[in-house]
Amino acid sequence: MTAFPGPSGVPPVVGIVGSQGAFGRWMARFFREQMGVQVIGHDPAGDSALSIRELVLQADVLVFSAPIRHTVAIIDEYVAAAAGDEAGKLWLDLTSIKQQPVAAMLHSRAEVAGLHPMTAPPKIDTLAGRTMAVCRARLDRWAPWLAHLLAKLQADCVDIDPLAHDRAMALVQGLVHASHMAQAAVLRELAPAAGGLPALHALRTIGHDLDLTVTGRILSGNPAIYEDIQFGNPHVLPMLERLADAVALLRAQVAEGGDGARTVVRERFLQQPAAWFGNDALAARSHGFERMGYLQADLQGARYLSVYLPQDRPGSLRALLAVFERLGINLASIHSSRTPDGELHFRIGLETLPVALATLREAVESDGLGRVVDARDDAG
Ligand SMILES: NC(=O)C1=CN([C@@H]2O[C@H](COP(=O)(O)OP(=O)(O)OC[C@H]3O[C@@H](n4cnc5c(N)ncnc54)[C@H](O)[C@@H]3O)[C@@H](O)[C@H]2O)C=CC1
Ligand SMILES: O=C(O)C(=O)Cc1ccc(O)cc1
Repeated sequence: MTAFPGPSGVPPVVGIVGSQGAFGRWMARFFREQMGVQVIGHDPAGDSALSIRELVLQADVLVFSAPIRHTVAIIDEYVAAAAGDEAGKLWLDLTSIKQQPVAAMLHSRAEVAGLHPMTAPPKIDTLAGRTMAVCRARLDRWAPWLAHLLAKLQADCVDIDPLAHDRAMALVQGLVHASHMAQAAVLRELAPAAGGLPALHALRTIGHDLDLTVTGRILSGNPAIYEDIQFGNPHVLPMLERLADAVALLRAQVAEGGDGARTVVRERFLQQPAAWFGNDALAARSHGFERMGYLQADLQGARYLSVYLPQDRPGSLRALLAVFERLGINLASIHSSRTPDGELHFRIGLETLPVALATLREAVESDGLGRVVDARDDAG
């Protein structure tokens, strides 16, 4: 692979601050394997061969991928250690908050861009299909290399200034995380008396299932990220005040209980927001909700086969489906999906099974058409 040159005409060496962390490791692999560049790094958790000063001097591009809470202090430390020798280099960061880290990087003499991938490090090699905010704070000779990096990452990039980013993120992340963390705390208190999560799941609505999916994702992630976004984004506290006011108003009206209170709730929480969303957006969201319901039903179906297709070529899915046709098996659904390890497969929901699941499995695997990654017949 010929790596894309930096402003000096040769491919840059990339340094990662936080090289042992979740995104640091993903980026290191991305830079090596997708960009073909040399990667060095520093991380108190097991990557200390280079001192901060050595890293700053050896890296043409420095990427800060450190805990949100400590990022500004770490950048300040790097600015001090670089002592002006960072002039002509490019400094980037991946922090979920942009104003303070970008401002801190601008205290250096490097060219600066802030990045924020709107996703956990994915199981695939690029950010294809994900959004990424890009704050082009001070760019000149590195602009073409950055453009190449963004093209290689394949994210849907949104140019935005750091202030607007943080304002938006207080809603896109702060509000979503806060509401679901609150739901988690309430569920923990009240759900046991209602039979626990399994009893709630048995009575699930589409909305309960969607919310629990989000809550479960948050609770299984790195707690520091969710904590730091609440505490570190300056626009989160005013948002939380509005959220608390809204819940307090709802509670007060429900406690009051009269027709006037119902009118307040209907107007403030349903009619006025609905008018503000607008009919088109509401229709699209409502349809999206229904689609999620079909998806949930399909993915929760108790009889299915998940098949990985090793031959990534036109016609391989048709060949797989021919096996089902031959065995007289009706499909209830088919979705391309990924296993928890990130392996792409087709999840095929099945109606009645005229043959044993093992027979179907064998037929799929026998001619090397597909590899069964999961199969269940819990439908009785
Ligand atoms: N994980 C995620 O879902 C996402 C993370 N990000 C951003 O990526 C950045 C890194 O996040 P993660 O990798 O998830 O966190 P992480 O906690 O897995 O990794 C952070 C790494 O920084 C290291 N570190 C701590 N102090 C350091 C120092 N003084 N110098 C160098 N390294 C130091 C830690 O030892 C750790 O290995 C954060 O700014 C976060 O906001 C952005 C989008 C999504
Ligand atoms: O878990 C996921 O998929 C997330 O969406 C996590 C996440 C955490 C922090 C970010 O700044 C962006 C994304």
